[in-house]
Amino acid sequence: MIKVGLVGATGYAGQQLLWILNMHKETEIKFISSNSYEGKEISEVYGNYKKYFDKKLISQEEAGTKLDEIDVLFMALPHGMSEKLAGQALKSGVKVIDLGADFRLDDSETYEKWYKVKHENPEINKQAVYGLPELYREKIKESSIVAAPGCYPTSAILAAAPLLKKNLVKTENIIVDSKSGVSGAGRGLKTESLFTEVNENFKAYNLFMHRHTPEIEQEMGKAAGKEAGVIFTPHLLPINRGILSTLYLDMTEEITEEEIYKIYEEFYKDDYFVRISRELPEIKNIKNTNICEIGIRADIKKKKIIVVSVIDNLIKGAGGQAVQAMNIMFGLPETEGLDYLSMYV
Ligand SMILES: NC(=O)C1=CN([C@@H]2O[C@H](COP(=O)(O)OP(=O)(O)OC[C@H]3O[C@@H](n4cnc5c(N)ncnc54)[C@H](OP(=O)(O)O)[C@@H]3O)[C@@H](O)[C@H]2O)C=CC1
Ligand SMILES: CC(=O)N[C@@H](CCC(=O)OP(=O)(O)O)C(=O)O
Repeated sequence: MIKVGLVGATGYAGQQLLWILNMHKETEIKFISSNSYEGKEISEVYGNYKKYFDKKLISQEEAGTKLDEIDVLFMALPHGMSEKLAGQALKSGVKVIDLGADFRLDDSETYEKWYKVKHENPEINKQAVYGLPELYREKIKESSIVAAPGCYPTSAILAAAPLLKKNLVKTENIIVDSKSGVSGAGRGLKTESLFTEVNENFKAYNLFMHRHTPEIEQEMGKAAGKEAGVIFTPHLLPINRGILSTLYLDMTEEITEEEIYKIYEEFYKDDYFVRISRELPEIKNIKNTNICEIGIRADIKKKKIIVVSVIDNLIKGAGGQAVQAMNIMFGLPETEGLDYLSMYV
């Protein structure tokens, strides 16, 4: 059994991860932590856990004293809070999987610029592997610390990678137009997340300044082997979970839609969690699953390719992807604990 600890278990990402870990056949949950519910049972915070799983929430400080009990530490904290405990865990020989943004950017200066937080120990960031299994499976296998990708970046990078790797699209101005459900904003109280603000509404936010921009640019640039410029426009959808991203790409040479489909099918042929679809993807087809579904349309005359991708932000965009990485790190089948019952309506 893999012994796991989870800090930030009471956030939206953490509670989803905990549910998956509890269903996983090869994991034993040793501790879970919270900032404001210390001493409470998880089922007192999330009623869906009643009768399925219970454990008392401990503080983050106490979690730090229990590292000798675990093989892997999952962290689902607000950004800027993972470095110290991650460092302690690594020193104790514990593997780390961080769901936040603290170790996703290769360059500490870029991280500081976008997140306004300084890496106190940049060596930890240097060790971290970007935890997108479809692109970095071999590196994840060997790593001690994995930075699980952001939810929006997961949908965008998987949608563009096959074209970027073959240099079939220009990289200067890739448009990523994304829509997310409200759970992407976390469980903390904010006026913008109130029912009355979100319900029957639809809006764009953080144009040209969303923190996921450098992450998408970094990974698209690596896939293309040259710098990538991304125009990322996120929107808030009045639904609980799910992301739909539409990418607008300029062809570098004439290529048909059928040829592009063949490239995607070949690229992802060994990736259980990526589904290439002839129909345009819809959120309801992947909700509650670890699947990223991708659909493509191309117009040779306009020299444009439009790629649409959908994920469940809390699963492929967070807890599911983190467990996929854990399975790889510990030599388990990648799908272990991640075969979901998808509910269409
Ligand atoms: N929501 C999503 O779709 C995704 C989230 N992520 C990332 O996962 C991490 C957690 O996100 P999410 O679950 O949405 O966030 P939430 O706000 O819902 O949860 C934050 C978690 O961190 C705990 N925490 C510990 N210290 C603090 C503190 N000082 N202030 C506030 N919270 C604290 C909270 O404890 P308590 O409950 O006791 O307050 C809670 O368990 C973030 O880094 C986020 O960017 C990544 C991908 C997708
Ligand atoms: C809808 C919504 O508010 N989404 C969040 C996504 C942030 C998130 O989850 O952050 P990481 O994936 O980087 O951890 C936002 O736009 O800030």
